Amino acid sequence: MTVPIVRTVAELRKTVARWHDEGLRVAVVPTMGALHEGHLSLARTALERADRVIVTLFVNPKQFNSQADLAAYPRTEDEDAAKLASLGVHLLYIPDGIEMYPEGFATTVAVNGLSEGLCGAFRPGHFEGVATVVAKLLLQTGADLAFFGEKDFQQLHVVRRMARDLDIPIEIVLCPTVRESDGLALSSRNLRLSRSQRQVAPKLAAILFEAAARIAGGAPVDATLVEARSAIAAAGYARVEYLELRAEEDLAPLRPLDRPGRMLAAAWLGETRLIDNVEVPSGPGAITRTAA
Ligand SMILES: Nc1ncnc2c1ncn2[C@@H]1O[C@H](COP(=O)(O)OP(=O)(O)OP(=O)(O)O)[C@@H](O)[C@H]1O
Ligand SMILES: CC(C)(CO)[C@@H](O)C(=O)[O-]
Ligand code: BAL
Repeated sequence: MTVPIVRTVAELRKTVARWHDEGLRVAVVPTMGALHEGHLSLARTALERADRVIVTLFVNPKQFNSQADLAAYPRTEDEDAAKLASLGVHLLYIPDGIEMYPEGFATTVAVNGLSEGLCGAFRPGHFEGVATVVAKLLLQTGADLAFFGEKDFQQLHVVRRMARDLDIPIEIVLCPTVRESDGLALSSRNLRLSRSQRQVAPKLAAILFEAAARIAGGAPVDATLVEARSAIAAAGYARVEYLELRAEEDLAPLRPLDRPGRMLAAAWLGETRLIDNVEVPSGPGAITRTAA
């Protein structure tokens, strides 16, 4: 089984126009490739919700604030295409750098407020790069639905706001984080972990789930965050960039927990930066999922 691949905006538009003429609902799943079960779960959900599913593969240079990170990003196009073909995805869109950013390209999409803080504070220009490329992908595909993972929670907020502000007529759909059996959130960057780092990695999720449960149960927020931060460092993470409690709905700082929250973290294991987040329910009877 194979999946058709288009590499130009013109070919992509022609295919989508034909589908729309036939009255079909079209979904897009933007990715940077090196596909794992997290990406595939987005594609499966898209296949349930739409008649035609496009997966995009583009390692977007504009969202990398480190050349080393960009150079090390895994590229596995043939394997990716085989995985998507076996799912029944209808089209792969794989533009090259010139197709996406032709000579003279001069536009940046910036989502103020939501792009600041959390990952935005440590990856300058990252969310401008994401907002710019996702705006282009949504407009190039003309899709009716777009699927994003909860693992990149701030990104999801940035994309949702951007689509709303630019009047792009598309529904942004949020999909839950897929985890390994030991709780580690799937990420292409997990491939860079050594064997011993891989053993330490799931402790981030375990500590987040435990702290979230304690806060949901009434423990003081700031003291619990301080303890959790120390626990992440003690578990073997070299550096905790941030660990914060924010409102689920708009990412505003949340004190007290008077509406549903999210605990979000980024931390380094050697040269690899991992992110994760978990929900923090509020109100009586709030129950938090566990990592297992
Ligand atoms: N574990 C996961 N569960 C659900 N969705 C995921 C997961 N990991 C990534 N995604 C989603 O897949 C889409 C493409 O993500 P991306 O290609 O950056 O993969 P990634 O594994 O997150 O890579 P990276 O290591 O760069 O963060 C995004 O919407 C992202 O949120
Ligand atoms: C949304 C995205 C494909 C834009 O390059 C990327 O940020 C990602 O893979 O999450
Ligand atoms: N998952 C977000 C892509 C990035 O880290 O650049």
